[in-house]
Amino acid sequence: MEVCAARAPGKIILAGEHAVVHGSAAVAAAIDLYTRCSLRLLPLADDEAGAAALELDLRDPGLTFSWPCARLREALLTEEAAGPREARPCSLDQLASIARLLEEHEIPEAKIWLSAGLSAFLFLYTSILGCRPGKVTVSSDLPMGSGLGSSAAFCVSMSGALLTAAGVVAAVGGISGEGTGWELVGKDDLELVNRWAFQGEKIIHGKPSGIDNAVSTFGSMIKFKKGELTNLKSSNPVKMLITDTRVGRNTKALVAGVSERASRHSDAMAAVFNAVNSISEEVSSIVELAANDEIAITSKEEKLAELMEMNQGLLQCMGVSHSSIETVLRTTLKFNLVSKLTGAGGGGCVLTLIPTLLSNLVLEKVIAELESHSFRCFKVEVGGQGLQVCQGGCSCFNGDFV
Ligand SMILES: Nc1ncnc2c1ncn2[C@@H]1O[C@H](COP(=O)(O)OP(=O)(O)OP(=O)(O)O)[C@@H](O)[C@H]1O
Ligand SMILES: C[C@@](O)(CCO)CC(=O)[O-]
Ligand SMILES: [Mg+2]
Repeated sequence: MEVCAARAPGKIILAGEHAVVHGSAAVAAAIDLYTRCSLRLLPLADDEAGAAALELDLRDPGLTFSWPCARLREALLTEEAAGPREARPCSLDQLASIARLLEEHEIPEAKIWLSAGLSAFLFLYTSILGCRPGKVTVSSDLPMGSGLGSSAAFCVSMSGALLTAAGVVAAVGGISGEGTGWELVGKDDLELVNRWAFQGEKIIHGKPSGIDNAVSTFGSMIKFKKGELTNLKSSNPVKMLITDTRVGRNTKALVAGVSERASRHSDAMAAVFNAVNSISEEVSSIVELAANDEIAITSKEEKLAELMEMNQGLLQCMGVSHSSIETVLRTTLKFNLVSKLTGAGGGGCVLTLIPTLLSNLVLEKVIAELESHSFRCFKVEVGGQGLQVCQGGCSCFNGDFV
């Protein structure tokens, strides 16, 4: 039985969400919260006997799904599969067949938002591996639908595991110091994973810019504009506190709402997107500035804070703020800290810039006050690794995740 696993990080967007969908630059960074996906390919003999199935175990919502391979073949493999080496979009016919397959499962009404992820899963699995029997398990540190790129981390880790199982993506070496067995992937393989993950994101988001899957695949801190990615080298890592307002929202609907506003007020919104572009360009130059002394670091942080504040104002213009986000802004401002929403907004997560000189005592007070509103705070490392994989027999996977 072949076993492999992949993990992909979530992300924060420092500047430029939404405007990036309309061609502006944006700046994003990977965070050390991961989605892990493991895959066990089951013997083909079961398939010949007609007993084979594709199973999916989603640990976080605590749901499992199973599709007989014969049923998948009948419903989905009408088109000639082009193989895993070339990422291709999900056709409207394929999407409709996937929707019919999902209707055969009773997804609880309270978890109906999962159908987008399930559709992306069925598309990626059957496109990359065909209708082979297998068992896929997914677990995540990321809150789902909160702006930290859970959909992208899901599609990237899934594509990474499936392409590794298909034998077209391979590990190139260990990650020093971690000792967990996760290994890095070469540049060309990452490009392929990213292209497949983007096709999965399109099913979940409708019209993604591609920034979330790119930063989850390649890691680090990046500037992203019209599909072009620039790696940003930062000598002083930016420290951010993330607050999850726990207000659920859906990126697809928020992105569509901004596009509708842009078609109603095209000149005004073009000016907003243009202003965001300038902010992102400035943020990317500031994070790359080498700062060697306390004064230089403080002035760098002040500039970053001002740009974040300006970006938040423009996100309000786009109509994607929310009363819960405004509560986080007011709470952190009491401590002279600047915050902005991150990801699609409408609830979800908010970033607060943590200046290097802020004492732990004050930080703990900020967190306590935010948590008194029933928000949840995360302290994260910013700008780490992207996709990592683990091939059969490693310590990352032994029926469960480490
Ligand atoms: N671990 C997971 N298991 C199953 N489905 C998932 C998982 N993570 C994400 N999804 C799918 O992605 C959807 C959330 O995607 P959405 O783009 O709305 O939010 P996000 O990616 O967390 O935030 P943002 O796009 O603003 O960064 C979920 O509703 C679900 O369909
Ligand atoms: C809102 C958005 O800009 C970022 C979501 O993390 C959507 C996208 O770029 O695909
Ligand atoms: Mg998303």
